[in-house]
Amino acid sequence: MDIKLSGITKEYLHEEGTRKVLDNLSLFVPSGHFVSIIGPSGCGKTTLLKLIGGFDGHSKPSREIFMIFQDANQLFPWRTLESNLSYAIRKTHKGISKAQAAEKAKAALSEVGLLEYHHYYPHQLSGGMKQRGALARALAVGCKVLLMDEPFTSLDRVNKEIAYELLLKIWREKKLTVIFVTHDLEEAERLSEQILYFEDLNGKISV
Ligand SMILES: Nc1ncnc2c1ncn2[C@@H]1O[C@H](COP(=O)(O)OP(=O)(O)OP(=O)(O)O)[C@@H](O)[C@H]1O
Repeated sequence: MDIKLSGITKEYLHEEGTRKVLDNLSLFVPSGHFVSIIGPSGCGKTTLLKLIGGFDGHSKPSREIFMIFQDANQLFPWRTLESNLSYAIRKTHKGISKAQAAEKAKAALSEVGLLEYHHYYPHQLSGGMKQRGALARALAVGCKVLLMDEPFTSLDRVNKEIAYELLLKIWREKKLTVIFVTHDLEEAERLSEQILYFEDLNGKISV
């Protein structure tokens, strides 16, 4: 699924007036590409991802676009991993039986190496496991575009490397479109096919 934005402007209202965060921003990411967006803190990267994902209150979120946040606290705390995924699957696949949803949930957990933890609640998971749980949830509902907002910042080096390998494997296998926001140039170089600098997007067509 291509992502195309053209001439987007977004302002926030503050006490001291409005602040233009996205200023005639254009972006084109072809289907199946892995692109990183780099930019200084506060420049508007999260605002951009939320807008693409439909989390800004202006457009409707699509089940094909999934956003993974830095803390990955995106699972219901009162449900186990498997129940979180089954619930998401049943919401997006009307008419699917409980047993079929459970099967699909297990398959997605297996893809991210969490099958043996299917009965864990979110608070029993490490940061890296939560990230993988969020990824499994995206896969379970058939997501086509992953929007990742500094997802690995809080992981240590070893867990980062595990997360990189897994993300790249899933990106290739599922032919996902990935837009990955980071502060870390090394990380962007390690993962993506193309690096975009946020300041270059405001006012120009990229990719
Ligand atoms: N809901 C909001 N209301 C008002 N201002 C906001 C809102 N969300 C973000 N902003 C402002 O918009 C600017 C961009 O914020 P955003 O979170 O998109 O930046 P960012 O590039 O993702 O930063 P970081 O790298 O630190 O996460 C900031 O100045 C922030 O204060």
